[in-house]
Formats: sequence, structure tokens, C-alpha cells
Amino acid sequence: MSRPDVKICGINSAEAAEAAARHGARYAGLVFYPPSPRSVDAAQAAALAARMPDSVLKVGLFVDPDDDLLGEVLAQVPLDMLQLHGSETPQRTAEIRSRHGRAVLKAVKVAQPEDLDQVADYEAAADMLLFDAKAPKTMANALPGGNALAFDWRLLGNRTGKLPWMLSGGLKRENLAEAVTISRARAVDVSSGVEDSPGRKNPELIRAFLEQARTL
Ligand SMILES: O=C(O)c1ccccc1NCC(=O)[C@H](O)[C@H](O)COP(=O)(O)O
Repeated sequence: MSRPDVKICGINSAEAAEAAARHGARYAGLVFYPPSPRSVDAAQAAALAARMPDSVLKVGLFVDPDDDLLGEVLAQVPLDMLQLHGSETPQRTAEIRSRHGRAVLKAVKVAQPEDLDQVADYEAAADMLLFDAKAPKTMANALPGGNALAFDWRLLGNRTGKLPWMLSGGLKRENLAEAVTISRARAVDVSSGVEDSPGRKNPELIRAFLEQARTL
């Protein structure tokens, strides 16, 4: 097991941005999806991004964005990466990458082994993959991500894909070591696990998660 890079997703307060930067996050996620309790607009995101050094890569999270939205946000916010967390096809993923000139992190939602069959189609289109739990159809008020749900980490344990990837879904300080041991993830992403309630990041939980990651 090696120490994973950490992405703190859904940063929407100055305190959260400062905690992520101070305690060693590699990536900071800014959600541009208005139905989410973590959503920020471009002006808020620009102010939050300014609180974090260049060593923290700023990731803009979008769900099936059109080019106008991406262009508007990128004109105001210095994003390093675009996270696509909707139903973007491999073709649309490649188009976004070439049209907007940013690295792309494509989310793949996983509930069962067959959900990984689509991964090969994204290998030429994205720069990195993020494996997140697929919410069951019966889950009330499920978001496209950020639902505090985990999936079976054993599905990733023997991965031999071409792209680097991140593990996400239901991670928290208490299960991080087990998740990384089983999945062999070299990067992890957390949102709900460092919150007091949906959309309310807790700087102390951010610190504890990042410190736990450093022990691995
Ligand atoms: O976090 C959101 O509100 C969100 C909304 C729409 C699409 C994706 C969203 N989050 C995706 C993430 O990157 C989360 O960090 C990831 O799904 C893990 O979430 P959690 O299980 O809450 O740690």
C-alpha cells in the first residue's frame, strides 16, 4: 500500500479550501451542478480557488455540461481539470478535452463487474478515471455522485487499465485504509465523509482524512 493522493470534492467554503490546502490535498473539487448542496457559481469558485496554491489542482465537476457552460466557467476560474460526472459518451468526453484544453477526469459509476466493461472506451478520451458508486434506482433524492455510497472495492483490486484512476464513494477516515488496501487505489476522492451534513464541509474532518491518508 502506498500513500494515496487525495481529492477533497465539493469545496464550498473558505474554511474547507484552507483546510484542504494546509493539510496536503492534491486535488480540490468545485461542483458546478446547481441541484447539489455543494454547488458553487463561477465567482464563488474563483474566490475559493484563489485560497489554494498551485500545488492543489483545481478540478471543476460538471454533469453533462454544454460548451457554453464550460467556456463561461473556464473564463473565470483557473481549473486544471474537468471532472465529467454525468452520462458523457467517450466521443463527448474527447470533444470536451480537445475543445476546452483541460485534462479530463471521467467518472465511471460502479455497482457490479459489468459496469467496468465501458472503461476501455474511455481510455483514449480521458486522462484519468474516477470510480464512484452507482446509486440504486430506488434511492430517493440520489445525486449523480456524492451520495456517501460505497461499492465493492474488490472489483478494482486487479485492475490493469491504461489510465491512472481514483477511488471514490463512501470513503471516510475510518474506512480509508481498508479501501486502499483492497482496491490498491493510488488516489482517492471524498466528499460526504468530510461533512457534517450534505454540503457542510467540516475542516476538522478534512484534516483527519488527509492525515490518515498520509499514514498509508
Ligand atoms: O458531490 C456532489 O454533490 C455531486 C453532484 C453531482 C455529481 C457528482 C457529485 N459528486 C461527485 C464526487 O466527486 C464525489 O466526491 C464522489 O461521488 C464521492 O462522494 P461521497 O460518496 O459523498 O464521498
